[in-house]
Amino acid sequence: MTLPYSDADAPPSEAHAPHSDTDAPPFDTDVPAARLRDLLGYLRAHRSTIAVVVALSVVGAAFSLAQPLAVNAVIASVGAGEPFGGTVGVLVGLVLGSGVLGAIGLYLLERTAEGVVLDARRALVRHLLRLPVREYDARRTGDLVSRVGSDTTMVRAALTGGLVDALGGSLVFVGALVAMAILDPALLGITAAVIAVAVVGVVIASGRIQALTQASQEAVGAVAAGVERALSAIRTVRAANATEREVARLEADATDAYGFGVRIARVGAVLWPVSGLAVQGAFLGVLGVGGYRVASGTITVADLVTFILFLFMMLMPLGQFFGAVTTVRSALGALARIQEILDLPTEEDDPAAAPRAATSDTSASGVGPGHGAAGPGAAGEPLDVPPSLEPADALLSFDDVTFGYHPARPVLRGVSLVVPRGSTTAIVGPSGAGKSTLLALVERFYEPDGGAVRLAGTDVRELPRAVLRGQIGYVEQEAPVLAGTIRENLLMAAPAADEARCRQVLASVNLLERIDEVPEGLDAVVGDDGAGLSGGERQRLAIARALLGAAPLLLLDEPTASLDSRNEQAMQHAIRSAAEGRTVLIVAHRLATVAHADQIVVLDRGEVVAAGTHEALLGSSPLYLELARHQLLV
Ligand SMILES: Nc1ncnc2c1ncn2[C@@H]1O[C@H](COP(=O)(O)OP(=O)(O)OP(=O)(O)O)[C@@H](O)[C@H]1O
Repeated sequence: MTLPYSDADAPPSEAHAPHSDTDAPPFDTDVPAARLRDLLGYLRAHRSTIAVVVALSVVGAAFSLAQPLAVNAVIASVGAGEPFGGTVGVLVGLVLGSGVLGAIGLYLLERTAEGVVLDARRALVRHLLRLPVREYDARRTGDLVSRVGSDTTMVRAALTGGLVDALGGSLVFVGALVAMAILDPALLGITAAVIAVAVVGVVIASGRIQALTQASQEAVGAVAAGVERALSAIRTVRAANATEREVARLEADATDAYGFGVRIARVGAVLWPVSGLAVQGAFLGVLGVGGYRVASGTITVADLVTFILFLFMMLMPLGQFFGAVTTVRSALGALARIQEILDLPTEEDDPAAAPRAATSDTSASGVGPGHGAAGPGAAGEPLDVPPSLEPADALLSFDDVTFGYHPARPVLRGVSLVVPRGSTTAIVGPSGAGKSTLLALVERFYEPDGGAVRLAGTDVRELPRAVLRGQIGYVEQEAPVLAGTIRENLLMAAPAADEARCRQVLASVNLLERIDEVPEGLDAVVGDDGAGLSGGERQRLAIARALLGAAPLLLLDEPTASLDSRNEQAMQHAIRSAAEGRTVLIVAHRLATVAHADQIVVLDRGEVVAAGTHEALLGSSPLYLELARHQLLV
């Protein structure tokens, strides 16, 4: 599937710059306004169906336009005392024909609208899951979710709400206009003057509707984000007796959305009589002046009736146009929020994070550009990297790495350490020292501000992310379990693993017995955030998942944080057996877990302050000794 718009025709920076004062939302949203051509981009993929719909409405329009002429002929025949049955038959055919064509057109239109929603959702979902990790840090999940749900449906309304109808209807409009001009130009003048005033009013007001809709959708996003926030921590909310306060916050957000909705309704309410008055005004004007002209013998009764029929025929597409202007403006308001996400660079095309050329500092190690471009490396495949200047046994190394989530606040300052191949290296240190951040840099969730992280001597920025991540098993601190079955959770990193292998890793983390207790076994369903599993079970499942991936490098972030002592021992055993033939970098608070590690690195406020074995550090590092004392290890 191609994206519904291409950068070539709408560069993000200029495509979404607010282009006029009326379009720039006067509300607290900094999302640039979307333009009609952004919306048309979504229609491009469906242009053949839309062409059919327009063609159907052209034929339908011809059928409609012919109806007053047939009526005129019937009246004339009746007046002249001639037979009129045939003409009535034609009239019935025209009415039925336009009905059938309308039904087919409506179905095709609705289908296309659903297709547009599907395209927008696909593009959004693909994009949302590929954003750089920093974007998720900065945005609220519920708001992102509401863009996939609510905003895409608003875009749908642009099509069904009259845009295509108005396109087809414009032919009826023009046809009726021509017929009216031929019948009586003076009467047409009255009609045109009244309608022109209404059109100007509607177009002006619709700009406000677009801005209000965008603000309203922002408010809906805030409600979704608030609900997500409260539900994801519902136990804490309940335990803190904070339910009422959370409800009040959400109600306030919902009231904001209501406020914008009411303001949209107010603008809409003003618009409605404007178009109604235009219709009535035009009708009364034509009736009055037309009646006078019939009385004075300037036109015939048949011509006046025909003119009025054409007038109504012209008013219908005009109503569609009024409707289309407002729904399209609303859709553009919602589209801006979709485009905002689609315009963000993904992790792959983020220029700051793109693989570097051979001119980078690693070129000294003889690493050529694109050497890892052989395609995504399956988990466990030996890493195809050329020889380097690293110590021969270094699988992973940090070379003078500096990094901060915010430029002003460095979290890591000149960290250098080497993780020898086949070893277990532990990182310990006070809370907030930057331990988890080190692991995040290995996974390339973030890029270092200075220095380099190297895998087998190659700067990780030179490896395609899929290749890099194929070499790593990662258990993050919170050990998330995805909603689904135990099996689905296990197979995430190794989709091809068989039942026997799954059971083997589950046994190695002491989880097999627990899973065999339920009749569904591996196919037992766990809820969002692993509801149905204890904290320790979740962590063991996450470790089993990483082990199943059989990657040569394991990154474990506090894997024993939620384990009781019996399971902790089982886990340590599991990790040690998993570590055989692998390299492990493990972050730990509990020193007992890692006292056996080949190397322990002590991190304090983003700096490596000591490294060595447990025994050596007890003698050489006051901070380590203090940590060990606190944990009653000495
Ligand atoms: N996504 C983030 N955005 C901004 N700041 C962050 C982010 N993650 C961590 N930090 C900050 O970076 C610093 C280091 O965090 P990190 O999680 O690496 O520490 P840690 O040593 O693993 O701590 P702990 O032992 O408590 O897990 C902390 O001050 C933290 O507030």
